[in-house]
This record gives sequence, C-alpha cells and structure tokens, in this order.
Amino acid sequence: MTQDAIPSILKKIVVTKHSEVAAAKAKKDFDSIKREAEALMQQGDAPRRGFAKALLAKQEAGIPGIIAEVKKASPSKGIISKNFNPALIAQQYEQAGAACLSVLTDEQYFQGHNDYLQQAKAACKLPVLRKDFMIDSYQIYQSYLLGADCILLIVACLEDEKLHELHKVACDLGTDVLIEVHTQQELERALQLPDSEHNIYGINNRDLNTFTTDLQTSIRLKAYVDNQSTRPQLLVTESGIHSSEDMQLMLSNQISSFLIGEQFMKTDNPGETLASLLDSL
Ligand SMILES: O=C(O)c1ccccc1NCC(=O)[C@H](O)[C@H](O)COP(=O)(O)O
Repeated sequence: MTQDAIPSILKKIVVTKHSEVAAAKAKKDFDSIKREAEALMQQGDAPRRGFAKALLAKQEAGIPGIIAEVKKASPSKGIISKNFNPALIAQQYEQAGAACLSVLTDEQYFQGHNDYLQQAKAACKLPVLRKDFMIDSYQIYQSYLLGADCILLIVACLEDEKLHELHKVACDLGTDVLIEVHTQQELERALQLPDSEHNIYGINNRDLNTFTTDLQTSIRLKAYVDNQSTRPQLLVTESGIHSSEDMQLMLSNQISSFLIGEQFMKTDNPGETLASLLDSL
C-alpha cells in the first residue's frame, strides 16, 4: 500500500487519530487499557451483543439486515441531523426493525462522541458498531470498554501487518469486525485475513477522493467475491443507499445487508424513514 493511494481525507483523519491515540495513552497507558479490557472480558460481565449474528439471522430469514447509522455530520455533507438525540434515534431504529446500529464516535470530522455510543447502546437491545478510524490496538481495547459489539477496520488506511494485528486483537476480545473495502485491491488484502465468525465484509460505495457514491462498486466486488473459493458469509453494502430502488438493486445481486446513514438522519424521524423504506420493498 503506497501513501499516494490513500485518499486525502483518510490521510487527514489518520493523522488526527495518531494524535488522539497519543493523547489518550498519556492519560492511560497501553498496558493499563489492555489489562482493563481483558479483565472485563474474563469476568464475563459484559458479553457482546452479536452483531454478525444479528445480520446473519436476518439473512437466513430472507429479510434485509439494516445497520442503521447514528450520524450527526460528515465531511461530505456537513451537518445532517439538526435534532440529534442518539438514545431516541436508537430506540426509533430498534422499533422500526433495524438489525444493528452504527454510531459515529469521531469528533473532529463527524461531530460524533464516545458518549453517543454508550447512550445509544443503553437505550436499546441492538448490537452496536463503533464507527471510527482504527489505527492502533489501543482503540480496540478502548472500544471494548465503551461497550462496542463491533469495530470498523478500513483496509485503505492500514498496512497488512497492522490490519492483521488489529483484527486479531478484536477477535480475541470476542468483538465483531466490519472489514471495509472500496476497491478490488483492498478486497484481495481483506480476504487474506483469517476466517472468523467475527468477520463481516463491508463494501463502501463512496469514493473518498470525490465523495460520490456508485452502487456498481458493491455489484462489481460482490461478483469478484463470488468467484473466490472461500467466500465471506456476510457482505454489507455501505453508503449511498437512498431508496427502495437502490435496495432492490442490491437484493437482486444477492446483497441483503445494508449500512445506511444519511437517508435516515436527514429526516425528522429517522426510525419512521427506516420503517417506510422497509415497507416499500
Ligand atoms: O460520509 C462521509 O462523508 C465520509 C467521508 C469520509 C470517510 C467516511 C465517510 N463516511 C463513513 C461511512 O461509511 C458512512 O457513514 C456509512 O457508510 C453510511 O453512508 P450514508 O448512508 O451514505 O450516510
């Protein structure tokens, strides 16, 4: 992976993450956070809600599995949600039939917060993805302590060695992993990760150089996956899903799990918008 191949927004975010992690380590060092997370896991007091399992259950029942996103703002759209209340939105999404939640915790670029993840999780029974940019194992232990059931690994911003390291730390903690790719090259790297019940493969339709979304990305990469001998059980299409036509297109290409944010969050009642999207199928 060459630095030139990384979109500039990701480069900027990664620089920010390195300084955030350094600041966090200055308050609580790596060994302490690791010990804390491992002790919590061993006590068995904080079992994870099965994120991959919730999606698989929908898939097996022939129902679209929606990861509904709690997203206040984004680099491409600025402020998306004017009345942002993570706990209320989580409850609405649950009632509307979401399989899982995704909560942005990045502060600088998405106006997210770690507290939003905890508020959303406490308000419902759905498994929760910590949607943030992981570059250091420290953040995986931190995510576990926050209560995240799943973490995100964006292949575009991780060298192979780091990708494998972070994946192992998450799996050892029993945390599910959304492994996100934008291109065939990234997908080839992602498919080299050890097989695990925790693996979920996400195909992101957003080109991070232009911020445009193209659903053909999911269709193209799904076809690539279908030609491989070992196929991931779970494939999620991410970004740029706005209508029942978009969902039908994905379903007709055997993609039945969706990560959707903006389309819900730009409305006054994100849960109601999700319910009508599901009804319209
Ligand atoms: O959303 C952005 O502008 C963005 C910019 C840079 C890196 C990541 C970005 N989005 C993260 C996501 O993956 C989306 O929040 C998620 O897939 C939902 O997408 P959408 O339904 O289009 O809000």
